[in-house]
Amino acid sequence: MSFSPVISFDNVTKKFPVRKGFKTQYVHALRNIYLDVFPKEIISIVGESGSGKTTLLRVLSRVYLENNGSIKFKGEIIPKKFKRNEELKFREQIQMIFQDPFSSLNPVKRVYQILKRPLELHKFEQVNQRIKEVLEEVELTPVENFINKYPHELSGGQRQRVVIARAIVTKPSVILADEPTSMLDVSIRAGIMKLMLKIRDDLDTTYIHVTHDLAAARYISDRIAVMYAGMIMEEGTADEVVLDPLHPYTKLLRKAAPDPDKITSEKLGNTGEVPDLINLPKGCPFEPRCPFAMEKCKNYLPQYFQVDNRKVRCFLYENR
Ligand SMILES: Nc1ncnc2c1ncn2[C@@H]1O[C@H](COP(=O)(O)OP(=O)(O)OP(=O)(O)O)[C@@H](O)[C@H]1O
Repeated sequence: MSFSPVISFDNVTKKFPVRKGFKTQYVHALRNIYLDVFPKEIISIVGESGSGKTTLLRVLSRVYLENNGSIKFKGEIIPKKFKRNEELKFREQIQMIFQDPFSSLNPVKRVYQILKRPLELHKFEQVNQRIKEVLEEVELTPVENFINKYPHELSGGQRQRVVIARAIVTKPSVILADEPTSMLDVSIRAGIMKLMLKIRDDLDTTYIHVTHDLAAARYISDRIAVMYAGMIMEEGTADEVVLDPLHPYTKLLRKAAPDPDKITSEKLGNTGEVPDLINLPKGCPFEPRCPFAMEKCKNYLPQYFQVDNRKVRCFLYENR
């Protein structure tokens, strides 16, 4: 693995204004995010609903703009406003795979047209050759059986393969995958995850993968970052985080996903109250639910503490 990150979040914060009567309040969706993602790495962002996972991908892909901090792509700060042509180049390099393969494909376009569009937009040559190659890469073969199909003529798993083909057709260096298997039948999830791994090996793609499924995250990733209330609470290799969680919140997630050896697990068990992202506590956002909470957790926000190669935002690790 190279030591220059391909993506680098530096103290990124994102808040959304919400009107409450005459008052404007803020939902603190991302708080002080520091995250480096290295070439060819698969990093999973894991957390419960509302922890900020999708917002993190959307800020990176410029659907939203951060309020503070900055994000670098290949060492350059991603501008808040792109110059002409800059945006096209950026979009060619960073592609998204969404949760729902049903709504993310245009129902009136055939597979051929769906794949041709990004190639035209990014001015690729030898379009037909590239479409054939990419369908082979996602294992929709023989290609002739799929190229003229409409999305409704395909199964859920085949549609997600078309979504993946569209994402990789312009040979991006980074793919942002937002719960790419959660809407698929359990029986076909493993096939899609294996395909993502094969694409990484064949095309040297870097992935940021968002999921609430710890078992899936362990199966697919090199590293895992655990999010809670808009913050990354723990970051380490996939095996370390899942098999030996350090942060009390990761321990809770691990308990709610009892079989980390499976490729995917069903929905998380109950992990208790979700935090209020408008009225943030002064200290650690997990303090009200934490069985190990100390007095100072109420009043101070923990910074990252290094434990071997891992980073943990928890005062339990302050003096290690
Ligand atoms: N456009 C928006 N306006 C206001 N609040 C928003 C907006 N987008 C997200 N939020 C809020 O920000 C917080 C984080 O949301 P986000 O969708 O990033 O979480 P998530 O971890 O991806 O959850 P899920 O797994 O349910 O998709 C939530 O409280 C959400 O309601």
